[in-house]
Amino acid sequence: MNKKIAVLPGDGIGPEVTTVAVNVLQKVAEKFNHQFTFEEGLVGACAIDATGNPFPEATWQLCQSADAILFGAIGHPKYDNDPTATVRPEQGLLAMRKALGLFANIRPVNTFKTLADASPLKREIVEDVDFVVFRELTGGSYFGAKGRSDDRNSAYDTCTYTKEEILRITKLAFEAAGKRRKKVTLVDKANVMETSRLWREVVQQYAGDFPEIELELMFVDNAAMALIQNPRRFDVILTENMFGDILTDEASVITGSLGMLPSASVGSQVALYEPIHGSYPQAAGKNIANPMAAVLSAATLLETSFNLMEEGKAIRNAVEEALEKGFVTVDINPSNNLGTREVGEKICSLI
Ligand SMILES: NC(=O)c1ccc[n+]([C@@H]2O[C@H](COP(=O)([O-])OP(=O)(O)OC[C@H]3O[C@@H](n4cnc5c(N)ncnc54)[C@H](O)[C@@H]3O)[C@@H](O)[C@H]2O)c1
Ligand SMILES: CC(C)[C@H](C(=O)O)[C@@H](O)C(=O)O
Ligand SMILES: [Mg+2]
Repeated sequence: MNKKIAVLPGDGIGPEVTTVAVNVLQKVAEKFNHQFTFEEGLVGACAIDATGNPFPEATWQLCQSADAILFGAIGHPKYDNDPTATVRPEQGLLAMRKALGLFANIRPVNTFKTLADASPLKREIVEDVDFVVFRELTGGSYFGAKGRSDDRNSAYDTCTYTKEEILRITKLAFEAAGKRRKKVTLVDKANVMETSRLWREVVQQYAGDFPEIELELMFVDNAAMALIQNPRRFDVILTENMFGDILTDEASVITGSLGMLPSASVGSQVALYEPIHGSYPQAAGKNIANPMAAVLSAATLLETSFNLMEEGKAIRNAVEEALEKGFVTVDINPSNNLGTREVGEKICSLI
């Protein structure tokens, strides 16, 4: 198979973890006789430094010409610590998601057997957890009108959703549930927010046509608790943009590290694969970041965009074996001295 993959390393640890993921994809290409070409583009703080624009035109062109996109992470403390900056790295990520129509961010959360003791939660809570979050990605307060009053003493972020935006991700979530344990939990704040009541209306109506799938309705505050109290109760979680962002960082604690969680951002055009973590600036250039979320995102890319199931499985098996053999970064085992690169090399050698 001949495919072009756009690689957007971004900022902080982004370049280190995407380098590992690309090496892993190259190893797969050799082993299974494929030709993957990789072309790099700028996004985030590095793109602002180079062009003044966090999502430059050249990156947009590159994304459109690619068969799939592998993204690292964006963000830099100089913007995080300056709330007055008007051009920001995160705008690049959001503009890219919007421009590519990536309305669903799919974030699987499952416990690796060997990592059941790596979580601060008790083994009996995290064992056999297996759920997937369908996070709406191009709507809600991230994209609604925002601004300041004329005297700049008040600010607003507007949360809006249309029925169509809710319905298209609902369809994906129900389709996934149909192939899993047949349960969808809609997480919202319908006791307070009008947008959440629209979500309930649309999702309940859609669920009427799928009696074999159980629909559970849960407020987000309760869900935040249930996620760490009894995470096995979840199969498919369907939720709006910001709730999905927050709950999945929380859910990463179940797996032992934020550095373990991959994701797929899909829509109508080319799909993008991204670890759920950020640019972890404290670790940038130190060779300590966990590359597994990026590597598992690469596996998801092969399976989802190229239908290369065996190849994806080869990567997943290599990650599992690396975990079993203790080839992990310090976030998983604080007494380990393997770095990002070394863990990457071990994973490659296991493919
Ligand atoms: N998708 C993205 O690009 C994305 C996601 C989240 C945050 N951000 C940006 O990243 C910057 C830093 O944000 P933050 O500190 O809140 O979140 P972060 O995800 O970068 O880091 C939070 C913590 O998670 C852990 N962590 C994250 N990735 C890890 C990895 N690969 N290996 C081991 N440990 C890891 C570290 O303990 C770290 O302190 C900000 O500028 C933020 O806007 C970007
Ligand atoms: C950096 C930020 C805009 C982004 C988000 O909130 O979507 C991040 O937290 C993520 O989870 O990808
Ligand atoms: Mg996030």
